[in-house]
Amino acid sequence: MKLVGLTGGIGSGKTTVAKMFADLGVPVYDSDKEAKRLMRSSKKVKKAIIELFGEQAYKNEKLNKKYLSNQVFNNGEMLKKLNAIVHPAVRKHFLEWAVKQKAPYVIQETALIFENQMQDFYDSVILVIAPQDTRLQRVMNRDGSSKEAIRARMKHQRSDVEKIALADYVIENLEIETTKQKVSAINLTLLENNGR
Ligand SMILES: CC(C)(COP(=O)(O)OP(=O)(O)OC[C@H]1O[C@@H](n2cnc3c(N)ncnc32)[C@H](O)[C@@H]1O)[C@@H](O)C(=O)NCCC(=O)NCCS
Ligand SMILES: Nc1ncnc2c1ncn2[C@@H]1O[C@H](COP(=O)(O)OP(=O)(O)OP(=O)(O)O)[C@@H](O)[C@H]1O
Repeated sequence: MKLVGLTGGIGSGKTTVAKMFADLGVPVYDSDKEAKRLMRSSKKVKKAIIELFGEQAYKNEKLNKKYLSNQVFNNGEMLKKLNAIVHPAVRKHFLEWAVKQKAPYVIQETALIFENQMQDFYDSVILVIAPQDTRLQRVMNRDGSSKEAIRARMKHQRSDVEKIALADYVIENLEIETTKQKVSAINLTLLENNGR
């Protein structure tokens, strides 16, 4: 089973691109979603989060996303600590999931690959990029976040220039149709080259 990472900064269009691969039959693992599920359902993860952030980290049994976002995206040390709880649990679950898939390769969609120096964990890494202003606008339109809140997250992500140098494939996600064509071409190459 070959492992392909799909990454990109906030609002670049990772989920949009991931869906295009899924439509072509590629199994896709959504790390943001699975991380939140584990933060709610894994006793070990939940206990560590409560020890670090207090009971307010959960509200009516649900993850208190607003509270946690305020705690971590303006405090690099706390973000590091949260990452150190969540990322190993997600990686373990991803590998358990990956071995069960019946496909030549699987995709892990995740915002943080180069930031965590995890690129060698994958057979190849696809990077989705778009100009910073476009990304800001997309996220503001999508969920009404403020510019400041989005910028606070961007500060914890590496720049596109740095990531382009490390990626195997780069998709500039501007026109949806062009992005779809790039996804089809990359899928064919990955199938022909055994995930590389
Ligand atoms: C703080 C939390 C609860 C906020 O949840 P929320 O629904 O608002 O955001 P969500 O998780 O869907 O992430 C949306 C985007 O924010 C950015 N982002 C999320 N986590 C991080 C992080 N640790 N570092 C930098 N950017 C991040 C990414 O661009 C991501 O795609 C959540 O982001 C979280 O628990 N993050 C830490 C764990 C993590 O890294 N999860 C994501 C990948 S495993
Ligand atoms: N090429 C595009 N043209 C116009 N809108 C787009 C394009 N690609 C994505 N979008 C829209 O921009 C928003 C952000 O895209 P998406 O959710 O796929 O990004 P993401 O990288 O997964 O974001 P996040 O880091 O917040 O998880 C969505 O509302 C999506 O529909």
